[in-house]
Amino acid sequence: MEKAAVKEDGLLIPLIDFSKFLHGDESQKQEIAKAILHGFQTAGFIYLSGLPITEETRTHVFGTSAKFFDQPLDDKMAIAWTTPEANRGYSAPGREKVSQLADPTEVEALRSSVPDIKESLEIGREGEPGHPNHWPKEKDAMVGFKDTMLDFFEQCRALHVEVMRAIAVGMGLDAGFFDGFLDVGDNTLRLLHYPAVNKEVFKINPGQVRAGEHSDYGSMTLLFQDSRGGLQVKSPNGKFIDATPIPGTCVVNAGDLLARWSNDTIKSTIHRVVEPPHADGDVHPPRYSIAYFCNPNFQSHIEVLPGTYAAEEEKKYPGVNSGQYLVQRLAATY
Ligand SMILES: O=C(O)CCC(=O)C(=O)O
Ligand SMILES: [Fe+2]
Repeated sequence: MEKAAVKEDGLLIPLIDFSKFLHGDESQKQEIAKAILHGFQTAGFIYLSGLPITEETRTHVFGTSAKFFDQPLDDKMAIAWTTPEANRGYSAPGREKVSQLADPTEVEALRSSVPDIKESLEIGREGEPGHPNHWPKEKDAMVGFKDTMLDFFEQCRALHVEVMRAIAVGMGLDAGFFDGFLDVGDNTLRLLHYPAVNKEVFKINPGQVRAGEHSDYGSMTLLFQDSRGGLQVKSPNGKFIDATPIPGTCVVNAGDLLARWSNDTIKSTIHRVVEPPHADGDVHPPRYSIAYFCNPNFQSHIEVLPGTYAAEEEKKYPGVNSGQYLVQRLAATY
C-alpha cells in the first residue's frame, strides 16, 4: 500500500515510490502503475519519490534558477516572453507598491488589480524550428545556465515518458503505447520565482495570491517545489487544500489534454499558490519552484483512448491536434 501525501476534505493525493516501477519486478510494476493511474483518476495529482533525478541535480538546478532571477530586471527583460506560439522567455511580476499602501486610492487600485506575485522563465524544446529559446548571455553568473537547463529538460523529458508508460500499463495498454506520442519532447520548462512579500499584502488584498487558480493544459506537469509551501489543490468539495512540500519528491498533476485524451477518466485538477502557511516576522521569504509542462508531440492527433469508452457515443470529444489545442489555451491566458 502506498502512503498518502495529502489527505483532507475528500482529497487523497498518494505518495508513490517510482523506483519500484522503474526497477521492480513485474508485480511491483503493475502495482505502482495501478496506483499512479488511480491517483490521476481520483485526485488528478500524485507525489512521486524514488526518482531518477538526483537531489544533487535538483539542488544545482534550483541554485541556477535563483541566479537567473537575481539578475537586474533589464537583463531579464532583454529576453522577454513574446507569443503563445513561441512560449519562450521571461515574464515579469506584477509590481506592487507596498510602501505606499497608506494612500486609500492606491490601496483600492491594488485591491482591484491583484496581479500574481511571481516571475518566470519559459524554456521550450531546443532546436524547434522558428522558435529559438531566449537564453541569458553566457557571462558571469549565467555561465553554464544553458547547459544546466538543457540537461534538466532532458531528464524531465525522460521522466515524462516513464510516467506515461506507467499510465499505459495501469490502463491495460502496451507499456509503449504513448511512446510515439511523446518522443519529440515538445515540452516547456518553467522556472518560477515568487519574490519575498510583506504579509500585509495578503491582509489588505483578500484576493491576493502568488499564482491564481488554474488547471494545466498538456499531458502532465512535473512540479518541483522548494520547502516554502503555498501550493494548494482543490478538493472534490471545492476547498483548497495545502499540498505540503515533501523533500525528495516531485508533484505530478495531469493536464487538460490528458483528461480529454482519457475521456475525462483522468482529472485535471485546479490548483494555485497562496501565502505560505507559516512565516517568521513580517515578510514571507521568496519561494522557488520549477514546473515542467509535458505535452504530446505538437504534431500528434489526440483521439479518445481505447478502453475509456464502451460505445462510440460515449466518446466525449472529437480528435484534436495537440499543438493547436495548446496554443489556443495559452493564447487565452497571456
Ligand atoms: O509554483 C507552483 O508550485 C505551481 C506553479 C503552477 O501551478 C504552474 O505554473 O502551472
Ligand atoms: Fe499549474
